[in-house]
Amino acid sequence: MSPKILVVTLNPSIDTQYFMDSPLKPGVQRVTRVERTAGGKGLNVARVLKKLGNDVVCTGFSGGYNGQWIQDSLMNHGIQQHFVEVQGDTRICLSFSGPEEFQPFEVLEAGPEISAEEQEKLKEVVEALGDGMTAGVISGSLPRGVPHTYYQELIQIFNKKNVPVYLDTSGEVLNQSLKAKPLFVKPNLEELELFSGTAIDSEEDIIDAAKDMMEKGAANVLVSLGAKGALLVSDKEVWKANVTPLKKAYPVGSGDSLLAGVTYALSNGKSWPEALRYGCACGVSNAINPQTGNVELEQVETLLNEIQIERVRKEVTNSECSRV
Ligand SMILES: Nc1ncnc2c1ncn2[C@@H]1O[C@H](COP(=O)(O)OP(=O)(O)OP(=O)(O)O)[C@@H](O)[C@H]1O
Ligand SMILES: O=P(O)(O)OC[C@@]1(O)O[C@H](CO)[C@@H](O)[C@@H]1O
Repeated sequence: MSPKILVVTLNPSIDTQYFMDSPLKPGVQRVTRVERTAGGKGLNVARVLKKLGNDVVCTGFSGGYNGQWIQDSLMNHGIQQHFVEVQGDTRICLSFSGPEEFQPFEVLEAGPEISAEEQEKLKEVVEALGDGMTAGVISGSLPRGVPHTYYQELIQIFNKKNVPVYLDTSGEVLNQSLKAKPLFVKPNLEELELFSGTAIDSEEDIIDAAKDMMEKGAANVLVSLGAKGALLVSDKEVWKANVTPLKKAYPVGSGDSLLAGVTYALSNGKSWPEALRYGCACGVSNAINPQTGNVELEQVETLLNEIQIERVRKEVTNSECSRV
């Protein structure tokens, strides 16, 4: 039976990507192309998981016309969904990309206010759908009104059902969520620095901060490093993935694609280093393609052969790493 994965996205968005001829500057500018996708981190994960062949169910809060647009889009991708309808309007997030020298940037709305009653309904949905799931993915920011401890409560619901949780969030929400001991946490470097409260300058620093995150409750930590690949820190081993840096990248959603690839691989019985390889292939494929949260399967297959995975032990120097 194929793995079944419940993806929780509390703060979905219509991701609107503007392609520009030149960097933004004051005054009127016109876009050359616009792409809209059902986003918010979890929905990118869900789309990639589905493309990789997993059975995926999405839940979260959905409101107004934007929420309906997202539900229609997921339906067109054949993704099952059980959203809690809310009073407020689901948000829109903008990203801008252009020529090579133009660094992409994003403008994110906070999301609607969610009432206590709506929050309770979502817990009931997770309670009801969690049974029989191979894994749960919880990803992204919280909309307004939702307490920092909310993910912690959702993880506890999954824990009671022995469903492993893959988590991607940051700041105080992450700190609180760690207390419920998720299986897997995926910070990027910026999020890891926020967690540790210091600048991170070396691989050793990354491993130390990830170990600290594990002491606070994460069973495994995957640190995504953009064009520098990713580091997977578990209690016994540390693995590093090296990717070929892209000259022109569309990185929005690459972290979500990485998380989808790892979740897919581990849910299908692959080893940690293979899961890391799979995740990075998905991250790079997303960064090659202009569409947010999209991978191309043939490209992923090719990339799997190009990504180098090496075992790193904290105690040893880099020259003592072993390749697999
Ligand atoms: N410029 C790039 N060149 C090659 N690979 C990339 C590039 N950017 C991202 N990747 C791949 O995607 C993975 C995730 O990227 P990144 O660390 O930027 O995630 P992120 O910051 O969580 O992104 P987001 O929050 O937008 O989803 C990397 O580990 C790498 O495999
Ligand atoms: O506000 P969040 O949920 O942290 O991030 C939202 C977001 O930037 O993340 C995705 C890229 O990872 C986009 O789909 C979306 O716009």
